[in-house]
Amino acid sequence: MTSDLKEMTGVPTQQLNLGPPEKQRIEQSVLKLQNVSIVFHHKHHLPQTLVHHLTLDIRAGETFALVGESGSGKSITALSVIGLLPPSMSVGGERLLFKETDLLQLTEKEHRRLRHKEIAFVFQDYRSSFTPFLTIGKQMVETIQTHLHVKRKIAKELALSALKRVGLPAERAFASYPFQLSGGQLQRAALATALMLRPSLLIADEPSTALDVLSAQHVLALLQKLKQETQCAVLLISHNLNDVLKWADRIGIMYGGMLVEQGDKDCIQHNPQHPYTQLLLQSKPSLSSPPKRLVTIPGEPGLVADQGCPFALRCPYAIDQCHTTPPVRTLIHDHHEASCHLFDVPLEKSTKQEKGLG
Ligand SMILES: Nc1ncnc2c1ncn2[C@@H]1O[C@H](COP(=O)(O)OP(=O)(O)OP(=O)(O)O)[C@@H](O)[C@H]1O
Repeated sequence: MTSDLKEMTGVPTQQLNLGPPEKQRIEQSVLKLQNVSIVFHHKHHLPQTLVHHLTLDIRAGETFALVGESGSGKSITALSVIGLLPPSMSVGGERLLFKETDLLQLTEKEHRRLRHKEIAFVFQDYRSSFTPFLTIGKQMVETIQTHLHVKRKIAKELALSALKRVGLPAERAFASYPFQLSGGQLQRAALATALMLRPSLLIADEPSTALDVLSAQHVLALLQKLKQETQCAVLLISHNLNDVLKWADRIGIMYGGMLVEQGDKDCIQHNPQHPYTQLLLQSKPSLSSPPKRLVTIPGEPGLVADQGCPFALRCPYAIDQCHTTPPVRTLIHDHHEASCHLFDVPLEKSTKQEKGLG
């Protein structure tokens, strides 16, 4: 994309301010959350903390997936990063850093400047990515011209090139109204729009959930390809552990507003530590032979304890402490940590193994 832009505009990439060159981007921390909490301010009740002390770090070129059941706080975490939380919610904590910028200190106007250009996003509801009564092309050109000082002709070239890159018939998609494209095509156009300005961070909130299985896999594969080309960081939000295991580099598991475990994909898949992660993996269908019995997670989905560990009411291994005191983060080894009281209990190794905890 960078070279396309340079060719089209004749302006050196640095002057278009499209971010640092590829090599510098790798291994750079792009998004860092440290003890970030999100609070909902009820009109007539006490404030309610929806996300508790979230700490994570996403680097350039990697896909970090947040996975958890409905209501666990994935989407509002994403909205806090792009500054689009509803007015009834507030975000606070030690740090919410996008590269060197502290997002907690930004005004709405400063946030708006970052959105699309530096932090792009695609949502589950692909129809809401575009205004229904304007053509895709017009909307893409407007977005480009809001952030880059280029003429319409050049903006159009850039939009067409982005549409081509996601495998769409560029001229036709450019001239189409959103309702004239299929769901899969529209989500591709949304990805093209999100990535055409080479953002450093892409937030993809359930980008494939509303699509049929085949289109969903195409969109996720495309997301992977575009990430590799642009070396942007991706925050992928999903409730589908299968997708996450296939496409993510690192995974964070959320339950009841708390990040209960995070680590490299292999650690999460082969050495899960938190009982919720273990149950999630055991409840995942697989094509193994002979077929394994699926495990169901006890209790009602969305049942969150008011105090202590949010998973305590559904956890088969809960001890007294789990019902009274929030667990603290425990480092298991490099890049792998979990929050669970069972790590502090001096159980016999054999008992821990029996419980699948060691
Ligand atoms: N606009 C809102 N007003 C009040 N509460 C909200 C609002 N949006 C979300 N919540 C609450 O915040 C919590 C986290 O919701 P969030 O949408 O982030 O969950 P999620 O993990 O993304 O789930 P889903 O996959 O269903 O979107 C839930 O308890 C939800 O009810």
